Amino acid sequence: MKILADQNMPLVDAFFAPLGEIERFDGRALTPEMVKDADVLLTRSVTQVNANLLAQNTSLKFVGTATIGVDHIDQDYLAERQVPFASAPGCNAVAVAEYVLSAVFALAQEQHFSLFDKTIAIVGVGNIGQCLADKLGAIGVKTLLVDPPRQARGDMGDWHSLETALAEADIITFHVPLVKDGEHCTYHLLDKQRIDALAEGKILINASRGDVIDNQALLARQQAEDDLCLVLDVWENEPDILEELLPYVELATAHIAGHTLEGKGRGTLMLYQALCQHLNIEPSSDLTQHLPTPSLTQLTLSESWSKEELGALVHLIYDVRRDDAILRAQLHSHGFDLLRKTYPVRRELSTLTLSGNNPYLSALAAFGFSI
Ligand SMILES: NC(=O)C1=CN([C@@H]2O[C@H](COP(=O)(O)OP(=O)(O)OC[C@H]3O[C@@H](n4cnc5c(N)ncnc54)[C@H](O)[C@@H]3O)[C@@H](O)[C@H]2O)C=CC1
Ligand SMILES: O=C(O)C(=O)[C@H](O)COP(=O)(O)O
Repeated sequence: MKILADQNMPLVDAFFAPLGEIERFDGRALTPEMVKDADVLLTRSVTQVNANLLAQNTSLKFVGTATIGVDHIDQDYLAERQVPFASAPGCNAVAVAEYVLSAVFALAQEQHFSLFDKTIAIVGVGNIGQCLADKLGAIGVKTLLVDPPRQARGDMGDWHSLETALAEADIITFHVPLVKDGEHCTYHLLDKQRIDALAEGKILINASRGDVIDNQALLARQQAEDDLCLVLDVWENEPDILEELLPYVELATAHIAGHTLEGKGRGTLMLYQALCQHLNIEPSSDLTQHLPTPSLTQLTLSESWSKEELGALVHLIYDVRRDDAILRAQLHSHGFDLLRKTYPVRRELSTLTLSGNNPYLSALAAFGFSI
């Protein structure tokens, strides 16, 4: 069985080698010719999987993307050809939620505010948005939840409209899928009209897809007023991003919010499990045995440790300012895609075990640390 796998997927050999012969490819350079004799195709988000790419292939038995987003996959076409398809829902939800937390704690430190006095609107309350809402709930930060599709389905929740959230929240973070049409279209969900109507000082975070926010309108607003605080992990037209916007962005990163070792590894594992199920094989591996020991594993909190010090604790494990600095220093020499390919090791909060006689420990466990 020939397994074609994106070169940026970790642990492919560890999981898939027993199932067939593996060949790796550059996700942006895959051609119909290269795919023509593949049995299994494993991609990440940068490869458009559609009729054009698969035109010469008659042997395909499985397609997987080791990502949460599926906007690069023509699922109708795969269904038409009866090619089984799997994605990795939730694989990097914790990673993206921790990216947002790292960002808001960094801004709190630099702008001298307490996160505990702020309201955070979460737009899109699926795997990522819910994970973030749970973590913020665990530490007592107020959230406003926006998810019209869930609201329409009758899901229980204290739902708010996007307009209310944009007006009332101090921080607005986007976690919607990219949907280009229909009732719940998210393409330019934050369009020029909404951007221009935002009150000064709002903190906007986008770690979903670049097209969810009109980048040109954002640039125009910042060039005129420079009064929004922006955290952008995703950009329109990646990898050729709107570089004029960079100086107006407080924290800028190269679409790496989901790139913890755990998040990327889970994506590969989920595809392996899906393929095993399709082949009716018992999966034989788990993730932890393949991950290195983190550099920091244990910490004792004294009784006097207070939640105002939580930002420093989060930044011990992951400080998004590291990735902002890398983007600004190396975008021109390396390019957006190489920054993503050579992304330094990042671990999740759960790799740090906290102990000590501190009354806040159980909240920290719900927040994501191990206890
Ligand atoms: N920056 C990064 O590294 C990463 C980005 N992503 C992006 O984040 C997106 C969200 O991921 P998940 O939470 O796993 O997806 P999900 O599918 O679990 O949740 C998305 C939620 O958004 C809601 N939604 C859809 N349209 C909406 C609208 N118009 N307004 C408000 N809510 C709406 C849905 O009802 C759903 O609850 C992915 O589709 C992907 O594009 C995902 C992982 C990593
Ligand atoms: O899961 C998703 O959706 C993402 O956006 C990934 O975290 C990033 O995907 P890649 O571009 O690394 O495939």
